[in-house]
Amino acid sequence: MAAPAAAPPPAAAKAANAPVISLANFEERKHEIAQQLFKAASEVGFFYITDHGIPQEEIDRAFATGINFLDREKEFKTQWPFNPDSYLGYRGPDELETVTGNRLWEWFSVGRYGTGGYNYHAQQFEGEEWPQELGAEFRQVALSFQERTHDIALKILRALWISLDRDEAELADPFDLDSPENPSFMAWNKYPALTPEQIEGLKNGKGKLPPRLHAHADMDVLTILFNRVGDVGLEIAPGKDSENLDEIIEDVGNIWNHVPVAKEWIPLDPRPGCITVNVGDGLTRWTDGVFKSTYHRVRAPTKGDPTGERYSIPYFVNPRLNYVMQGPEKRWGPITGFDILSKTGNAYAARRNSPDKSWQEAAYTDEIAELNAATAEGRADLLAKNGVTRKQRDSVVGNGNGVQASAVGAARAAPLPRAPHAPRTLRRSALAGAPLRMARAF
Ligand SMILES: O=C(O)CCC(=O)C(=O)O
Ligand SMILES: [Fe+2]
Repeated sequence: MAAPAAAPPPAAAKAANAPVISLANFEERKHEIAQQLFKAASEVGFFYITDHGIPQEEIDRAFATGINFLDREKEFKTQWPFNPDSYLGYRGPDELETVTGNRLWEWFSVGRYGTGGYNYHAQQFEGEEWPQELGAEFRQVALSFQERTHDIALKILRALWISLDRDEAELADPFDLDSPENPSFMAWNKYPALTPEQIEGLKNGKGKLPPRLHAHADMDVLTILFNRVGDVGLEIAPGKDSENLDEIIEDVGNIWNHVPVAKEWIPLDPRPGCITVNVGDGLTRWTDGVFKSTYHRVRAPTKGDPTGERYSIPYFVNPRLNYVMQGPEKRWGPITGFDILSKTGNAYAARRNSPDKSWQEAAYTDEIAELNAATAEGRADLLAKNGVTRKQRDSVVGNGNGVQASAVGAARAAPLPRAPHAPRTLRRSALAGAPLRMARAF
């Protein structure tokens, strides 16, 4: 008879092990920084950066600027609707709820060209669209903050390249901030304050809320994330330590189709003076899997947590649209900056054929079942209202294989609603030969 399985260690016993890495005196210290970053990016996929050079007032101004947009009424915000090929624009809870049942999150993103749509036939952005109503300051702050953050990203990428014995000079072209093909962009996430009923539910232990931002992996190359001290909730699920994937992945077929949930989530709270940085799927591909794109989520507040709004600013770094990325070992096929980002690019197909699923799979587990039970009814109603059956969604998103882009595909094929974050299938039995669920969700 088989011995009973050993009880897993309690989540609290695990430390995220995300190191704090200083960028001070970068040019002199870059080889030392490279070593530290290599370890963090290959083992955890998340790390904190300090001595990054952006004064706190600038970060505060960037938050205030986005909040000034996101706290306005829906009719104002929806003038800049989300474009799934550029990933720019506003996404609100009405739209997100249709697909995920989640009303606890909204988002607005801008690139170097405002929220301008991207025309993938012409391979160019379609002009500038900034919310002029917010004044010139909005545009100026968004541009200067992106510039500052881009500098940090480039330093990190250069050091990571050094750590791989790759030529750091190789990065200047793909990450040229001023290139008309530069698709890197910043976003503001807003997680609304809890309602009085939700607060009451927390107090009496009866209200179970879904995550504010469900489990996902970013599909970009690198994400530089600004969070405010005290704003708890970000959690990561590094998967490489799991030994028995069969036991931690459950077939929970559900209409999020694919949002995985890990058994163990490790908090990654903001640290004073630090930025949180994570590897995206693009970098995993580009390094033949050396650097790990790790699942993360923003959990709902629990008893004792702040219940007000939570905001964050991710800056998603991608190479220019026509730049072709491939790892030296060619483990995955080549993809362009555009592919990585867009629903019409090739990354979706490339990911489907990926040979390696282990890293991401290991981050999956079964908590989604609870979530389903909590909201299944509401979601089913909404889907029915939109004339969407699960089968339809699957056929559009390619069996939920993953990339956020595929979710967005569902969004675009009218009358299907837009999906927010990368969908994926958890059907364990189908995993052999199944796509790598490198899927972002930004
Ligand atoms: O708000 C956070 O802390 C995380 C945001 C995030 O993961 C994302 O926007 O991709
Ligand atoms: Fe993320």
